[in-house]
Amino acid sequence: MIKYPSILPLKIESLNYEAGGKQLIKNISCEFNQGKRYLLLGPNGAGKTLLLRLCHGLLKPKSGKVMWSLDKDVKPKHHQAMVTQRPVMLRRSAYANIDYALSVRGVDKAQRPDMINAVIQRTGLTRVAHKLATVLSLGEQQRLAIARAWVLKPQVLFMDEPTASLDPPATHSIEELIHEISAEGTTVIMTCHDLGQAKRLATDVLFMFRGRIKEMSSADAFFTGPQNDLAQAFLDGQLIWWKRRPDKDDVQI
Ligand SMILES: Nc1ncnc2c1ncn2[C@@H]1O[C@H](COP(=O)(O)OP(=O)(O)OP(=O)(O)O)[C@@H](O)[C@H]1O
Repeated sequence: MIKYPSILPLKIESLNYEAGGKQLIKNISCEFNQGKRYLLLGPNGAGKTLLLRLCHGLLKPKSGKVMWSLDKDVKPKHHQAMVTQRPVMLRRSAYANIDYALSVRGVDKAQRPDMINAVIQRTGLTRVAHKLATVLSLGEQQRLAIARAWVLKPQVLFMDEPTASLDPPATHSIEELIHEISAEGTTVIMTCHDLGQAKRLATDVLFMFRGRIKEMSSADAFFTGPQNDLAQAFLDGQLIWWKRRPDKDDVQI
């Protein structure tokens, strides 16, 4: 289980982000609490990935704050990890990829083998542990990316469409891993486009549209009847994508 002191709650306050002369994240405020599985939903281009990257500290906001626990002894960076849609693998074995993640985090060399073998076994990678990571199948690479993150025992795990381009069995195995990671107390904040998956995984949903959070609620409330019209249209499959029009950017759909 996750040991305290906790870096949560994560509080986002009036967050704005601009790139290419456009405001892409608009005045977002929200809070993430321990042990939950948050699903960020919304059409293509809504700003889900940007929000994850801002929370994880990979992007600097134009204004606003990303605030972790105020405990001075806690270093938020050391207690969070991110898994992306297409993970970058080092050209070395699966085992060595996990070892590298631990070495970067400063884990003692003598402690690493037990930690690596345990996570390899839990993620079902035993058979490919000594294969070159770059030749693994997409599903195996994604499990390795999760193993590489999980071995760090993160309090918060960000995941950006972790099952995009995986077949149903591979998707199922990743979902099982997410449930296991969450059962150990890790807070999961992830994006996905599959409403079935969101229903299976989410405790809470954030619905985004054009850089704003339009609705944040429990998964039960969201899937039984969202308050926001755009969220309802999204659930009905009527809000699949949107395109910016130069002078009519904020026209209601
Ligand atoms: N560096 C950048 N410069 C300009 N525009 C950007 C930049 N990064 C992202 N964007 C734009 O910001 C918007 C939000 O991008 P983001 O990747 O967060 O969307 P998303 O909700 O994750 O979409 P998808 O579901 O398609 O992955 C998009 O219109 C994207 O083109």
